[in-house]
Amino acid sequence: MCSKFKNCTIYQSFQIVCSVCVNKPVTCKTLLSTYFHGPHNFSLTRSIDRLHYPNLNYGLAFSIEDRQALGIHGLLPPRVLSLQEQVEQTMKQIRSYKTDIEKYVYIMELASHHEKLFYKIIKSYTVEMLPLVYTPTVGTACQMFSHLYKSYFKALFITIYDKGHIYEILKNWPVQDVKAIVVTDGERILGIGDQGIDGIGIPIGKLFLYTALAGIKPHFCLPIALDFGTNSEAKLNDPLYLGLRIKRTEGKECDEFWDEFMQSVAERFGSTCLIQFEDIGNKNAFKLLEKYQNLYCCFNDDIQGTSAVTVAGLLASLRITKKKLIDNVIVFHGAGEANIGIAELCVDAMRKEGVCEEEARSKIWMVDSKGLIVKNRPSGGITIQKEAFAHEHSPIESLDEIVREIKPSVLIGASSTPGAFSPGILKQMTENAERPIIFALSNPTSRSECTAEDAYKYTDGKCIFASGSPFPPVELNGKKFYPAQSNNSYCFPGIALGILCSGMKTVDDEVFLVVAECLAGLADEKDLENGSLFPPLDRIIDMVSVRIAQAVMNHAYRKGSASVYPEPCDKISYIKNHQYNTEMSKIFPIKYNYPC
Ligand SMILES: O=C([O-])CC(=O)C(=O)O
Ligand SMILES: [Mg+2]
Repeated sequence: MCSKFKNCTIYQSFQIVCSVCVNKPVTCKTLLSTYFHGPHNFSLTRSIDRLHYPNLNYGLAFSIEDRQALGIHGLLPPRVLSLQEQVEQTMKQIRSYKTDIEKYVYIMELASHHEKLFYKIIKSYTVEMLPLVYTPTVGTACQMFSHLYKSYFKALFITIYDKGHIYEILKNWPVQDVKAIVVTDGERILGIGDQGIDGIGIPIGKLFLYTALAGIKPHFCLPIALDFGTNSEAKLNDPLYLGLRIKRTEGKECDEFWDEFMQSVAERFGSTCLIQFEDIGNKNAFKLLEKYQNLYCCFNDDIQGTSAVTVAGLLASLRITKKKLIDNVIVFHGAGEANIGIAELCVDAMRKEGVCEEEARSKIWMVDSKGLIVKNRPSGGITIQKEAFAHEHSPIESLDEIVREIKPSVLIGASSTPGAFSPGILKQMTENAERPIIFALSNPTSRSECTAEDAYKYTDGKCIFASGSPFPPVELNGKKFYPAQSNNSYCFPGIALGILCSGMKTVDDEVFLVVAECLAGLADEKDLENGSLFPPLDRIIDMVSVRIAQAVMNHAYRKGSASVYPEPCDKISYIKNHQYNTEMSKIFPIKYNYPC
């Protein structure tokens, strides 16, 4: 197709003639590019496409006049329903399903044929819809993905056998202007382990939130599963599993594959195409981040996104306890990506309060499956990341004893061990601090270290609580508590929006402290009083993501990592002008006023 396609004349709603290669027939490739999202770069639209392509379809909202002008009159029932009316009608249908997974399947199908309605529903019913398109339901969806699979799940799958051809496969994705990729190797999906390519539900869900919570245009987004095989016996033995039924490829071959993938993305979509690493196994997650952070535009959501939201939660808690972070002792239960990332960002936040790194680290203790991480631990198993928090102390195995002995005022769980915060531990926390901070971050809900109800109950309503997956409000002694949801979804959409709007070339660690500080300031006094450390979910799109994006942009221009110039002077307006709009645009906007 002619690269100067922009110089075109549109004759009728379905005809396009390029002024450079006049009358050249439209190629298959052009038609192919409309397959997933419909045409974006030009008006190659046949009337019937208005019903077929998810980004052009307004369903029953086409007016009678539009239907006639487009030649689709009669193809829809006669009633015209505005998008808002369709939202209400669709919500009734969603609510009529009994199980969340049935709702999920219905919603995914909706997303594949009526994009505006899908996003408008999430925008209008964020609190109800997020647990369905995201955690916890997406966890169940990943466990069942191969069994649920339908061709309307749009994503790219690249296997280890495609090594040497990754660029060609990226070229097969029919949309040209991809600006953000969420990629997983499926090895550590939420807290439910290796799901192989079935983990693709996570990149799909995360990118839905890019649009739903930050207004990043859907066609900029590309979900990818890399198939290295899987070590899940259940998947390997499942005849319906749709990924490669081989054990995970590791070592040099895997490293080379990742190198090729990163280079190919930059070549295909440009060096500012953002790559969000998601739910990658511990070993590779740290390695990839270290290797690529200064070379490509990328970040790891589980290490860095989770750290930003959790440190924001801690900083917001300090607004309640009126203390500094350094005045606290923090015990982390679980020493994987999430907790290591949070711990490192806590060190940065404490240093900003004016102490040296050594003093900051001395306030942080880590616990893994073998117990307290101490120097020269006889049971061993201390990686470089854990070593940075290993202190001189005698080894202790049980969390009960650790909480009694170390006396943390903050207890953070990201260990995927449900029930790890026992009633005894929760009670002990009230001995350690007047207002103990207890974050049970493991996802989905079934993996949470304790429930919100138990946290409030066993601390007599004294704790400041947050969880990774949502819990309903809790009533205790006549008071209602609204548990905070400390999930990276509060910040990764806004971070991505800021990165895209400034065209960041690389994403440095400081970004995440900037984001944490920004988010910590967004909850108002009433939110804090209710127990919630963050603004309500339904304020994410209009307020939280835009403010986070602004903070990221300011940082990018200060650091010289932005590539969009000139720097926009009014960043909020700039950001808003680039956001996806869930309202209908006029179909025939041009009116000729001259006399016939
Ligand atoms: O997806 C979520 O809910 C949060 C997250 O990144 C994880 O648990 O891996
Ligand atoms: Mg994750």
